[in-house]
Amino acid sequence: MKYIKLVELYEKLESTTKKLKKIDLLSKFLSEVDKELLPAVVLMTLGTVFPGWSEKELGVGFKLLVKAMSIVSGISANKIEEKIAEEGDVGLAAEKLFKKRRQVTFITQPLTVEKVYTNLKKVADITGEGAQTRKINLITDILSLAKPKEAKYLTRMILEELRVGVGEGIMRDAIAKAFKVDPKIVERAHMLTNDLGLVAKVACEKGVEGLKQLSLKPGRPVKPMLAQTAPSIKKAIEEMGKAFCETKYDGIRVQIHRKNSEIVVFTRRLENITNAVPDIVDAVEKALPKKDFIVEGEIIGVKNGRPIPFQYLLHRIRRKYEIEKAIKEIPFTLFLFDVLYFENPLIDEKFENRRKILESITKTKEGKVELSRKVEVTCENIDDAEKLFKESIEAGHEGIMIKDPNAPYIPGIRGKKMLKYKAEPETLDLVVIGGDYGEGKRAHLVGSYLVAARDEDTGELKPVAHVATGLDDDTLKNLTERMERIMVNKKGKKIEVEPKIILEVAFSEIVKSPEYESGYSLRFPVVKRIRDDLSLEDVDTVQRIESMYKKKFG
Ligand SMILES: Nc1ncnc2c1ncn2[C@@H]1O[C@H](COP(=O)(O)OP(=O)(O)OP(=O)(O)O)[C@@H](O)[C@H]1O
Repeated sequence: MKYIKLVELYEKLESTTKKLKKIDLLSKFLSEVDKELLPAVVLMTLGTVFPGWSEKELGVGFKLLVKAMSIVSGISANKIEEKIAEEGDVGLAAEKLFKKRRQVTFITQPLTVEKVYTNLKKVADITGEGAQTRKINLITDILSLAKPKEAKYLTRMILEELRVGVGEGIMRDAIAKAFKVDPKIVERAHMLTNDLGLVAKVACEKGVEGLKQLSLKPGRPVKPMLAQTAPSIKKAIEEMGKAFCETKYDGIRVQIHRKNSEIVVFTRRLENITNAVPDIVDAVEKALPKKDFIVEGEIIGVKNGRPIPFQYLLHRIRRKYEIEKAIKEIPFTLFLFDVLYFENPLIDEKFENRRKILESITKTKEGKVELSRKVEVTCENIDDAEKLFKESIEAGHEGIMIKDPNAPYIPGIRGKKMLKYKAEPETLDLVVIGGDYGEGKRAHLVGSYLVAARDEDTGELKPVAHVATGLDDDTLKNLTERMERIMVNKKGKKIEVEPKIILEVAFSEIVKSPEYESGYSLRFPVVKRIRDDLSLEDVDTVQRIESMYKKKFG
């Protein structure tokens, strides 16, 4: 299929902000695509070439792309950077520059979707010596076949920012409409497989029955079930009737899979961290049966009997060398709290049964693998939940979880079946999309971050606030370096970056604000911590901010 056909769709998608119109356009297109090409078309329209469960990234920075554009267009890298700054968007700049390029008359072959898909997938696999050159070769290979309009989207796609306003929600609805299946079934298949390309193909080939058969597979990570905030412990338990309350540990959420003899550890953003935690792998090997399973838990670090701050945990996880030394310095304990698969999928079992199974298969060992501390509560003994909360906080943990014992495991959904209650006020997880360099001595550091929330409907990122406090100098320096690596634009002191760094932001209140595209802003925002354990989909939504605002002001 010619890439220009997909580009024509992108143009139409970009020209409307209406969700229903986008779903119409997309569903019509999907229903006409050859089924073998569906995965490529679906993923590329989401701005990627990898399914959600994959941890692969293209790893092509701004500079590398500019270099490739320069080779193909014959225009100097400086001029290209200037043009990008002027247009404020790499795609628009590429389109204009490609209109002028000298070689344009030599294009003989049309660029195809297959070629773009294959080349970009190859780009991600390149590592080691000469990686940059080989990446550039693959990119120039496709970019040189691109007409101006194609270059617009191709360059954006390479920076993983397609900007056509299609998020996973719209894509799911479009798949449902194109192949006439219930959106709920599409959603479930997506949550279980984490691969909308596969879901589209199965919906097309096998319809509802095929989608229903898609299930969990050890080895393929699944989106975790998320929690809403409880208004109060009492209210939450009264509403649930009966609840399992557990200590909320402040660590790294992990999903541990065993397939045959291999144990793999994923974070909640489905990143494979097995190599960083050999101690956990070893402990799990001893604590659980040698059968296929998927269990979930929280890893915390303990020093002198107290949990250590989250930041140190991430630091240990990211270490590539001297892992054994780090294990001695920061010993990890795993608190298991759920089982999703044990010889068979268990997500449709009620939580009460899953917990029983978890208890029956786990040989706990203090300080290594334990089960989350749990009390069973009804309206008669709410005190026990309050007591658990108090003791958890005193022991240095975050609060408690309040879970419905009758609920199935609902992947990827932040629902009412699992609640959290913390000692500290609510925060927002927001993604950095830009920043400003400081003044004087700090002129070389990005000191203020423009953070954005996600629009649930369109997947677009909408600015919410500038955050300028909460980080020490070392962290500022480190963040500045990271931002410079993912920079997509620079104008004076202002830079724009790819949406990759997520910050947890505390604030005094949410206010309405015409100044920010989200329509809201935060008073006295402070960075609480960097959330490298989260991915773009975990970023808080404008809709959540709106509902938090309304809760307060009605
Ligand atoms: N016993 C437990 N049961 C379930 N989750 C737990 C437990 N202890 C700690 N957690 C952690 O609490 C999180 C639940 O809150 P939520 O789903 O909202 O994630 P989050 O956005 O990371 O929230 P937070 O920032 O409050 O940790 C889980 O993701 C998990 O990491």
